[in-house]
Amino acid sequence: MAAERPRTAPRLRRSTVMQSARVVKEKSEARRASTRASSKQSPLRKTRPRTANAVPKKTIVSIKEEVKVKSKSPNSRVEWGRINVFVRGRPLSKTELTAGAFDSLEIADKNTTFLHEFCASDDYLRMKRLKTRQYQFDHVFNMFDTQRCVYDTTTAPLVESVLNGQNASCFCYGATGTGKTHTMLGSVDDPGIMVLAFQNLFKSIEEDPDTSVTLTYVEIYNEALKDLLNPNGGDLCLRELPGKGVTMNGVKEVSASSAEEVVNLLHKGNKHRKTESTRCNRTSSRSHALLQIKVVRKDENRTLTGKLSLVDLAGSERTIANEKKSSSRSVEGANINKSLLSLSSCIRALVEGKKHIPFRNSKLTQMLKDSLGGMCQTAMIATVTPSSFSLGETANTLHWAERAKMIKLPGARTKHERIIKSHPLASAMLPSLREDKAEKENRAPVRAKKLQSLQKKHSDLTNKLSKIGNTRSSRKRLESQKQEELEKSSAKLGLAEARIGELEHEVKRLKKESEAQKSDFESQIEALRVKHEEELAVQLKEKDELIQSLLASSNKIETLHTATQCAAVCKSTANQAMTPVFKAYMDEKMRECGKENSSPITRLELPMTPRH
Ligand SMILES: Nc1ncnc2c1ncn2[C@@H]1O[C@H](COP(=O)(O)OP(=O)(O)OP(=O)(O)O)[C@@H](O)[C@H]1O
Repeated sequence: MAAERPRTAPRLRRSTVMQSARVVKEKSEARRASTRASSKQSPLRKTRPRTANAVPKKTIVSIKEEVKVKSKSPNSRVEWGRINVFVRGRPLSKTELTAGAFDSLEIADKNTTFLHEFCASDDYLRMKRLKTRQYQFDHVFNMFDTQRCVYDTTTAPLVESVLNGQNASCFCYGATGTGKTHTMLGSVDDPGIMVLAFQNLFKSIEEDPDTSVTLTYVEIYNEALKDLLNPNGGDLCLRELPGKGVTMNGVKEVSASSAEEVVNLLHKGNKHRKTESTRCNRTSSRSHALLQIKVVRKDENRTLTGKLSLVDLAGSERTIANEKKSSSRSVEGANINKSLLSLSSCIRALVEGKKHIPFRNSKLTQMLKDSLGGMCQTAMIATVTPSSFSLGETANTLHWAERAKMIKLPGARTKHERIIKSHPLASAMLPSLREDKAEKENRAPVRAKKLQSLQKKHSDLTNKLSKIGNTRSSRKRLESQKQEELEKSSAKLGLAEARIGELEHEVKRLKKESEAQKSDFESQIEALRVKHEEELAVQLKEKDELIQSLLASSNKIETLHTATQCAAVCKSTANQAMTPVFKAYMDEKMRECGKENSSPITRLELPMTPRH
């Protein structure tokens, strides 16, 4: 099909775009000029002070002190009821600051806020009538509260309820440029409730593959319902089905599996959303946007279906005299204001407990029917600017927000109720009983959730206690075992010490004995040594004597030998007659020798035997 298009088409389209862009530019310039002119002529501007010094601070301070005393429950925690109303004040914008606006919003505590009136220092008549209004809400956020803080307080409990199969809704209400889209959608760097809710949701069902998440994203523009995820799909129609509530016919339900996927879808849808530059906001939403998230979850044998509706309403804009507007802008503004007006009427009717609630007056109230009048937990965030120039709008927003807090459940009258109505006392008690019942019913899911979490905590604590008990008993057992071992080892130690004492004693005794023995041995050795030396001396003496005697004997033998030789010489040479004399002489000499030394000499065999 695309190939069959004429080649001139792109040129034509570009020229058309250029032309329309030029027209838009001219229109916006004209609008800016007219706004500038009208703001200069505005009587409001003339009466407003330009600087803080122009306002007598004394007047304001005294009023603040007077009303502060009335503050009821400071810093109380958010207790969830049927409709919880929150207020978020944004910081003063650059435009407001340069125009000389004051911060007229004072947040006294987490529940209380004051709205102070200002006037010029020379406006003496008004100065006397300056008012400070006090408002009480479930929670008031200041300009420093982060998106995460706002989400955690307002929507996180709703996400939990949706996961438990309940319906919940959160919507932002306020004048244009007060931060509804900032709170609901935010930016890429600072995501708002819609994105944070998805992140939270997907984190909660991370480990639950059976849970399915589908979403629809629609806008109500000029009382026509459009699908932002299917922009070419035409207008949608609303149907009210028994048991199902208000449904959108032909809406595209997209299933999502991750927060990133949803962010992409939201950005895609927002591109088709109607926005325009207004006096108070450069990118003002000219339509109400509704994001519905359906969560189907399996819990044991039940299938739980919960629905979370997140609504970013278009901002109401005050029409300023002499402000020129294109016819389309006027229609747009009128439709926005009409739908917001019908929202106010519904809130009023619900607060007053009227039988008929005009939900059908606008598409917006039809869509919010469940959130405001059905069995649905709702958070309403009223966004306001602290600018003293927008005092009227801020007061209006805070007034309706405070009224919404008083909404009660409208109940269809049953047969029993009709009987009760006929009894005066019962009928007198009925409203308060109904209120009580409604409150209890509203709190039931939160209480059930609390109970669940308390039961879980209880079981966790019991487990922990039993574990602690187990560890205590095992520790006791171990301690007693150790004690026993210690006692045993100390007994062993005593025995060992006694044995050591005995052994030491024995060692001492043995030492003494050995020393005595040693001294004994030493004395014996000494005695032996002395004896041995004596014996040795005797032996030496004997040997010396023997040597002496031997020497003497050898001398005698020598003498005898000499004598023998002499005798032989005598015999041979001359005197044969002398031989018997000589023999006798020799014998005598022999005898003498035998007397002097008997033993060795007797053994001696004298070689000198006479040869004759
Ligand atoms: N809490 C805040 N902190 C900082 N800036 C904020 C805050 N709230 C809003 N703003 C800024 O104020 C401007 C207007 O905000 P936003 O577009 O959200 O207003 P709006 O109420 O949605 O207006 P409209 O109804 O016209 O769409 C934006 O530039 C936004 O960044």
